[in-house]
Amino acid sequence: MNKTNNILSTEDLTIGYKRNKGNHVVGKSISLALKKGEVVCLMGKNGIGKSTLLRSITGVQENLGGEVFLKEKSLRKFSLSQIAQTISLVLTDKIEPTNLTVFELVALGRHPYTNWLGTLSQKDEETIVFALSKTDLLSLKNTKVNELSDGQMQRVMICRALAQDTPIIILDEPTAHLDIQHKIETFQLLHSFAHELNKAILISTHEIQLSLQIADQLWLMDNQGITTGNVDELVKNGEINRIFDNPSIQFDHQTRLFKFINLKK
Ligand SMILES: Nc1ncnc2c1ncn2[C@@H]1O[C@H](COP(=O)(O)OP(=O)(O)OP(=O)(O)O)[C@@H](O)[C@H]1O
Repeated sequence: MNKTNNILSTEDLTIGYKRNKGNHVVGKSISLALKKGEVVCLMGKNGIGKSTLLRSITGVQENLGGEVFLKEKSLRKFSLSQIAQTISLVLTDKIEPTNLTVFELVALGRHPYTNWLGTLSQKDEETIVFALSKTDLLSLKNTKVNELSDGQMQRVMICRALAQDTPIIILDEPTAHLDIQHKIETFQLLHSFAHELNKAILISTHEIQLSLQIADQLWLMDNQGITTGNVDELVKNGEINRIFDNPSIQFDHQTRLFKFINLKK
């Protein structure tokens, strides 16, 4: 694979978990590429391995084989601080109860750049205010994090990732707690990060209809592996059905909606 345009890529990657009696392989022979200025939506049924993949390509979890590259250099050759200056990761884990304000939590995104005391420079302050403004959180900046709703909290975590000022942002189910309006707004926001700020955005999600509207590329994960391509291509050739293993659920490429087919008729 030509890696020159890729900000992140994988080569023959095997992901999964080490166990005493043989490894639990979740995916193998995975070769993928992320580019700046693009939104990629990663989809697949529950338990197929999306979170495992995200943790594996960000160095949070050890790979069972193969290689991850940032530009043309192996991820193994990067220090933790260098990785943190390249990739922001937004996970679904609940954060520990904290007395921090929204501003202070977002400021933690500057950690890879600050000294050990966490002293903020003028550039750090400006980047935090930019992130708060872009995510429409300026009015909440002095609110205690433990007073936020789940939806507001999810926006704050996206804001922190933006404050981290990395070319890549990877998010695991960032709209899980949101109502439909906030789901749409979050997808629009992430789309603007890619298309206005030239970031590479990778989102693991179950929001199929929204993904079809905003994604530049889809990564469809099933038991056979990961199929990649642009949305129109995958819709047209029926590959989108890969995310279901139930033949009675099918994607209608004309209406771009899923329909339930009664196979007993
Ligand atoms: N810490 C772990 N140790 C061992 N196996 C794990 C661990 N976490 C997940 N798995 C297993 O790895 C497989 C993939 O899980 P993963 O959480 O990556 O799926 P997912 O696609 O993100 O699912 P969902 O859509 O439900 O969030 C599953 O079989 C799961 O049981």
